[in-house]
Amino acid sequence: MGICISKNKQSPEHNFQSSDGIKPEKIPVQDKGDSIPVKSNEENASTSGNFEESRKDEENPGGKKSPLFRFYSPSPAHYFFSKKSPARSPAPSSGTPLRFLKRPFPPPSPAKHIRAVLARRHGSVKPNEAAIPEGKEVSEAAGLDKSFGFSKNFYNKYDLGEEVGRGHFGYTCKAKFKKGELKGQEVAVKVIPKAKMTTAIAIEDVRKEVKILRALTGHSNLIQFYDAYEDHDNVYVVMELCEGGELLDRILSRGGKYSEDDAKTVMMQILNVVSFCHLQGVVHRDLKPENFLFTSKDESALLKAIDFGLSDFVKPDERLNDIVGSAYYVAPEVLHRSYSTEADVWSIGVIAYILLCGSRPFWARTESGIFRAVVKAEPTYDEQPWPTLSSEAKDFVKRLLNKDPRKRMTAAQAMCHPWIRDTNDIKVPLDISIFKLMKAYLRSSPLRKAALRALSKTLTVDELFYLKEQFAMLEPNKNGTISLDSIKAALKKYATDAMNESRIYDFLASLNALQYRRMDFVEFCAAALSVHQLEALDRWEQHARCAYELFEKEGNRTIMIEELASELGLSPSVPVHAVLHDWIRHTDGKLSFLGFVKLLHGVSSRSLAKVH
Ligand SMILES: Nc1ncnc2c1ncn2[C@@H]1O[C@H](COP(=O)(O)OP(=O)(O)OP(=O)(O)O)[C@@H](O)[C@H]1O
Ligand SMILES: [Ca+2]
Ligand SMILES: [Ca+2]
Repeated sequence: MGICISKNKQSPEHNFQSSDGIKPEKIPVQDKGDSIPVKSNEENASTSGNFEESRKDEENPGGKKSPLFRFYSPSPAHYFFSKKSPARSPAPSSGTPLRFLKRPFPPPSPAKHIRAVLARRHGSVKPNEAAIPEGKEVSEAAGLDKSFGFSKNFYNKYDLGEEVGRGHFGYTCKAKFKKGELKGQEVAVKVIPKAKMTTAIAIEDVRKEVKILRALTGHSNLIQFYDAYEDHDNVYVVMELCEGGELLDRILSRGGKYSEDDAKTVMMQILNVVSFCHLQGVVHRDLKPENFLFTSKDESALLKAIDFGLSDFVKPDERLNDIVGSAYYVAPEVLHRSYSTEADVWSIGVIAYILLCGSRPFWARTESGIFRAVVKAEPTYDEQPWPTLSSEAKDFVKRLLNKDPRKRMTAAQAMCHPWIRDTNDIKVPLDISIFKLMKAYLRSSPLRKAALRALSKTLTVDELFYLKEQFAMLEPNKNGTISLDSIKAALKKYATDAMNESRIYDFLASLNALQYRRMDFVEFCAAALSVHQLEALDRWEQHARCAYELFEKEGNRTIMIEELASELGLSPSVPVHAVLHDWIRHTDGKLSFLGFVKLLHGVSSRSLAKVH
C-alpha cells in the first residue's frame, strides 16, 4: 500500500517545518533578562500549566501557597498603575477585584503582553520592565504628532466616575452624560494617556483601535462604540458599559472550570463575534479571557469582545508579520511572523482549553519557554478532567489548536462543529476563507478540479453541514446556484465600513470566472472544501482512498509527464521526470494515488523546487 498520505499524527517538528514560510531559527527567543530567572531544565517543567507548579512559580515565587486559583496573578503593570496613575478611585468591588490583591512579587501574568508588543509601544523594553516608561522617554518623544482629530469637549458632555478596570495601555472608568436626553445614562470610558504614547507606532495603534471600533458596528457580542474624544493629556474612548466583569474573573470564580454546556455558550459567542470580525477583514490579535466582558452579573448575560488595541485590518490574501499578543494565547505562526485571521482562532482554542479543564495548554515560566511550548509541544488531553469530557469537546479543542493554520478550523467553521452547533440559534456568518478556496479552485487545471470533485463526494454529513450553511447565504435567489453577483449581494448584506478598509471587494475580482456562469452546490463543495483541513482528520486516509476510487471511475486518464507538468503550470526549471515520476502509474499511464493526493493539494513550481 502506498505511503503517500501524510499521517494524521505528525510529529510537532514535522508539522512545524511543513507550514509555509516557517523557519524554526526565526523564533524570537530573546528573553535574556526574563522577570524570574530559572534554570533551563526547569523551564518547561510542564506544558500543561500544572496547577501546583504554576501556583508556586507564578503566584508566589517565595514558595508560600496562595489560596487563589493558579493561573491568575496581577501583572506588574497593575502595581505600576496603582501607585502612579491619576485613577479617580480604587477599583470597585464590581470590577475586577482579584486584580488588586497585594502580592510580595509582581510575577508574570497571563495578561502580560509579549515583550515585542511592549517594545513596539515604548521603544525598548528592559528586563523586568513591563510597566510603561515615563519622563525621559516622554521628552525624547517630543515631536510626535499626538493629535487625533477627535472632538475636544469630553468634559462638557460627561462626568467621569469611578475606575472599573485597567490594562497596560489605559484605564477604564464609568461616566455619565451630563445633559440632554441621555442625561444620567452611564457609559464606559477607556482613558489612554498621551504621555504613554512614546513611539509613532503607539500613536498609530490608538488611531487604529478607534478606527476599528468605529468601523465594526452592530454585532451583539461586540462592545458598542459611541465616540472618541481627546484633550492635551488623554484620548477618551466612549463605549457601552459592561457591568458583569471579565470572562477571566468568571472562570476564576467558578474555580477555573466550566461545564461543557456553559463552555459551549461562551465559545459560541466568542466564535460569533470573531467570525464577524474576520469577515470584515479585522484580526483582533489579543483574544484572551480578560478581553471579553459580560454585560451584567446575570448568569445568562451576553459576552462582549473589547480591546481592539492590537487589532489590524488584513486583506484576504495578506500575511501579517509583527509579533503581537499575549504569550499564553499567541499562535505559533505569529511567532514565525507569517499569519492572518487563523491566529485568532488559535487564541480561541487556548481559551476553550482553559474553560474546559482549568489549565493552560502551553505553559512555562519564561516567555521564551512559553513560545517553545506553543511551537513544539502538544497539549495534554490525558489528565483529568479530559478523560471525562465528551470526545466532541476534545475534537473541537484539538481542531482549534492545530499548529498548522491551514489545518485549523476557521471561526465560522468552528460554529458548525458538532460539539457546539446546536447550542443556540446563532446564525453562522459567511466565511471569508471560502472565497480564498474558491479563487484557488477557479484557477486550477481541469484535472485538479476533477480530483476535488471526487474528494467532495466523500464529505460526511458533518462536513457538509458547514458548506450547506455557507452556500445558502451566497444564494439569495434560492435557485440552487451562485454567481459573482449573488456573492457580492451576500457580502453587501453583512458589510460594515471595515470591509472597505480590508479591500474584500477588490478580492472578489479574483472570482471573475463566475461573472458569466453559475456554480451549483455540487461544484461549490469541490471549490470550497479545504484539502489541508481534511488531511488533519483521523479519517483522511479513508476520504482520500474513497475519492481516488471515484476519480478512477470518473476523472482519471492516461497522461504524459510533460502534459501533467503543463496542467500543473510547472515552470521549465522543474526537473519534471524526477519529480513527477511516481505520480503516474507505470501500468497504464494514469495518475497514481500519490499523484492524485499531490494534485489535490495543488502544487507550485516553488514547492516542488524546494523538495528537489
Ligand atoms: N466597556 C467596558 N465596560 C466595563 N469595563 C471595561 C470596558 N472596557 C474595558 N473595561 C475594563 O477595563 C480593562 C482594560 O480595558 P482594555 O482591555 O481595553 O485596556 P488595555 O489597556 O488595552 O488592556 P491590555 O493591557 O489588555 O492591552 C478591561 O479589562 C475591563 O476590565
Ligand atoms: Ca485588555
Ligand atoms: Ca489592549
